[in-house]
Amino acid sequence: MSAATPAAAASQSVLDVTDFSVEFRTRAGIVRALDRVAFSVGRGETMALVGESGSGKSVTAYALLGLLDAAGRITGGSARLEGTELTSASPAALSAIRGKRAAMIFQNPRAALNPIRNVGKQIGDVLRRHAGLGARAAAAEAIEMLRAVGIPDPARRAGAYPFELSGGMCQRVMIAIAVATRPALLIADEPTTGLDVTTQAVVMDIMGRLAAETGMATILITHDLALAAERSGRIAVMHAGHIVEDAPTKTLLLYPRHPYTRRLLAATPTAAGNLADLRSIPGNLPDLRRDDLPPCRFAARCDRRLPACEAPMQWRELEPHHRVACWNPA
Ligand SMILES: Nc1ncnc2c1ncn2[C@@H]1O[C@H](COP(=O)(O)OP(=O)(O)OP(=O)(O)O)[C@@H](O)[C@H]1O
Repeated sequence: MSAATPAAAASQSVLDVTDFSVEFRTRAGIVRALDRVAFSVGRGETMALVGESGSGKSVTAYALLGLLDAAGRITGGSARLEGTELTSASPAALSAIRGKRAAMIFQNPRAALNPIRNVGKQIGDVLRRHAGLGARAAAAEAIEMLRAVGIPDPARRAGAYPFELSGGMCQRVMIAIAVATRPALLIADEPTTGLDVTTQAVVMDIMGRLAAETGMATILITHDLALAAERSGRIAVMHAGHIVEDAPTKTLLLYPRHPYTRRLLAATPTAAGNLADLRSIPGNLPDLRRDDLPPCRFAARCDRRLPACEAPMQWRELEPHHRVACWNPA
């Protein structure tokens, strides 16, 4: 795909990713997990990254923040966070960026929290390390953060351990830890999976409010198209390590152009649509260990395939901010 930075959000972008590629070395061969991924996220914008399981959503998040395991490496491209190049940053620089300018929340908050430290101290630790607060100020600010994420009686709850809190409360604590230093970028990887519907809405409301108040850019990684539709301003669709379409949410839902996006939407007709439940998209993701992966990794599943699809893929800007990687868009 071309190296061009997407036009969307380019003027005030917090994160610009271009031609970003990641591979894993495994005993069974090299997994080409991401291939020339490109997107931008602007100040205060929430971009949803959607796609089937295995499409590369989590690898994108981990690779951007320097959290790939030893088998993984970035093999090309650029990712600039407020102008700072992440792909060439040292481990120490990335660790500092993770605490302060970029944060991530995960699906299982209880597992991500330290089980033997109370939650107030865990928020305080971040503030002491990355915002330079003293112990007393950090403790007071931790209580304010718990209040900001809607935890009742925050002064008392600051002394609670994760096992004493519900899953929804633990996710709020994770959000408090993530946003304590007012990061420019929040990556939320399936943040509401496993929570009941009411708690999901509360957690998403909190993230939306914090983004609006602080101008934080958010990448929402989700299987849940309904959640993406409701909570994002823009959706990027991933398939087998490629972003295949990227458009403002309404445009993508009303006028999907990539054959894969259309299949995804057609296969999730209800408001409760969830990509994890999809059974009706024919074919599987290609084996990413193959040496001869085709330029379009969807071609084998695509009913609009043309001989032209054998050519290297190019981004097409269909209209401002609506891009598709397809030689024969619908
Ligand atoms: N440590 C690893 N070693 C080898 N391959 C890996 C590793 N981690 C991820 N992959 C591969 O990278 C690809 C993308 O995986 P990723 O977890 O990003 O998908 P995903 O879209 O986030 O899926 P899910 O929604 O299930 O989390 C998959 O083919 C996966 O098998």
